[in-house]
Amino acid sequence: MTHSNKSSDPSSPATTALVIGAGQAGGPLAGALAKAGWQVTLIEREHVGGTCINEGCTPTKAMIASARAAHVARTSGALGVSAGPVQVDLNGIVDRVQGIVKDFREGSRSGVLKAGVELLDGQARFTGVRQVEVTLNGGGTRQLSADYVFINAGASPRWPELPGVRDVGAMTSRDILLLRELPAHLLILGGGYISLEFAQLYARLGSRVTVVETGERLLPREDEDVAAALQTVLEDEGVTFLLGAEAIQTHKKDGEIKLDIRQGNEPQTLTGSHLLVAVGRTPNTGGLNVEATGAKLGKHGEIVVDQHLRAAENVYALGDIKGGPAFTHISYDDFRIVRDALLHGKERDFHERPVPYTLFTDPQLGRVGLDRQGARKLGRPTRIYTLPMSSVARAIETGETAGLMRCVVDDATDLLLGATVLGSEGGEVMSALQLAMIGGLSSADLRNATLSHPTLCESINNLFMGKPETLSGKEENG
Ligand SMILES: Cc1cc2nc3c(=O)[nH]c(=O)nc-3n(C[C@H](O)[C@H](O)[C@H](O)COP(=O)(O)OP(=O)(O)OC[C@H]3O[C@@H](n4cnc5c(N)ncnc54)[C@H](O)[C@@H]3O)c2cc1C
Ligand SMILES: NC(=O)c1ccc[n+]([C@@H]2O[C@H](COP(=O)([O-])OP(=O)(O)OC[C@H]3O[C@@H](n4cnc5c(N)ncnc54)[C@H](O)[C@@H]3O)[C@@H](O)[C@H]2O)c1
Repeated sequence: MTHSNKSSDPSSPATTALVIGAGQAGGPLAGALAKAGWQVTLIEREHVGGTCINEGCTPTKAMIASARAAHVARTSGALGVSAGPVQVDLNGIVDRVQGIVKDFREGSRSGVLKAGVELLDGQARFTGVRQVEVTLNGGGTRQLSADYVFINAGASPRWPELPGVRDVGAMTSRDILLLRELPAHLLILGGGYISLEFAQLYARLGSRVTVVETGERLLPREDEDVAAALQTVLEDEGVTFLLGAEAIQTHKKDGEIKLDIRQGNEPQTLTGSHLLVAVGRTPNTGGLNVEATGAKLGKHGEIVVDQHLRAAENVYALGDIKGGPAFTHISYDDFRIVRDALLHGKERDFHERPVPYTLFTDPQLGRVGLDRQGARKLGRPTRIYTLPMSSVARAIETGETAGLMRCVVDDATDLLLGATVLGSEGGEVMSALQLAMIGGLSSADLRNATLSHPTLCESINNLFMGKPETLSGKEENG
């Protein structure tokens, strides 16, 4: 199904569109449609730019840079440089981070306005098929309807069902970014992406950190040795992990947070100064009433879409609100899919795209495609190449030898099926391998490529020079 832009015919009125949520898809899509002559209204209840810019990727990665500076100063003795006692100014860090957020936010806002989009500051709710009521932040309501509606309303931190959690002043990933006192002891519920980035960050800034995770191991989607290696690094930096642990209740006593947990059959009470909840995120469909426009919700509250991101006739859902991998580049690619279908008549099935991601711990964990556990389920002969970072010349030179590079190769075609890089700049090295996948390079091409010395990527040569582990493709059955 393709669509034409009615506005290309000057005698017909412009196609109208409502975009709900100015996240990583909504803002760019509103701008692209407006530039193509559509009449576009973008409704945003808080800040243009959404989670990524305001309370996600941008502030966390800016803050991680400060934590790394503290770590490098503290550990520089190993490189023969003494930096003296490290002082952390959390106020200064938060001010710098929020300054970057403000610049990005203002840039995003002026971008959509310059594109000719009507921007409404308010909260949208469906009242009928492609009909929306907007409760304006400045007071009053507006009733709107359009030829097309695009929903990019994102997700919010999920609160665990833990008695007392709201009363003890627990923080979400939003709140902790504005904290101006360094926690003496930060308790974190959940051991996923958000938890691990904040755990290392605060340990490096000087807090004691304890992570309580229900799973028996960290990062179950990752290869076991990779998750274990990362856990060891974080433990060496002072983070305590309580795995297979269930939080029972929490309360405050003498100004401190008491968290009762059970690990195995062992009950214990943790005492902390602050509690961060990082147990996943929930799609923002709660008050949206999407059923009124003919869309359906899945069992986690996500909007159900077809392979082209359509939720109902001329209604699309993009980004985190549709469930699945929740990353900025995925939401942005959803924008490309919808733009190309509507403006250029080119349809693409979103299930077919790769889903790369990077966990911004130090070392970073960059991942794309199959890892070893994925290869075991593939049912095809594969070769798995692994190179410890302790064998990477550049990593030895900089003193960052934790982790490994891993690549899964299809035995029949010699093409790359996936890459895992836990190491210094792991996201960058993984991206180099992903580009090789996109370009259809074989492991022989990469083994023999002339790469600049001594870069981390040069060791891609060495990765494919080692003896691979071979999988017959029958592992899961036998
Ligand atoms: C702490 C943290 C760190 C992260 N780090 C990374 C990272 O390093 N890399 C990465 O790729 N991803 C990261 N993510 C995930 C990433 O931020 C999201 O996947 C990304 O922002 C995509 O969001 P989105 O476009 O779906 O919607 P969002 O960016 O969440 O935008 C949705 C917008 O809709 C608005 N809205 C909601 N409901 C309504 C309504 N009814 N009416 C009007 N407006 C509404 C909201 O105010 C919001 O602005 C991180 C997330 C968090 C929380
Ligand atoms: N670098 C990045 O790309 C990045 C960084 C941060 C967040 N994100 C995105 O944000 C999403 C949400 O992150 P998240 O860390 O909140 O979720 P997550 O799904 O990654 O991890 C949540 C963890 O909490 C555990 N858990 C659930 N309930 C619990 C409970 N009651 N007690 C203890 N543990 C519990 C789960 O087992 C899981 O390990 C991620 O999935 C990711 O898509 C990405």
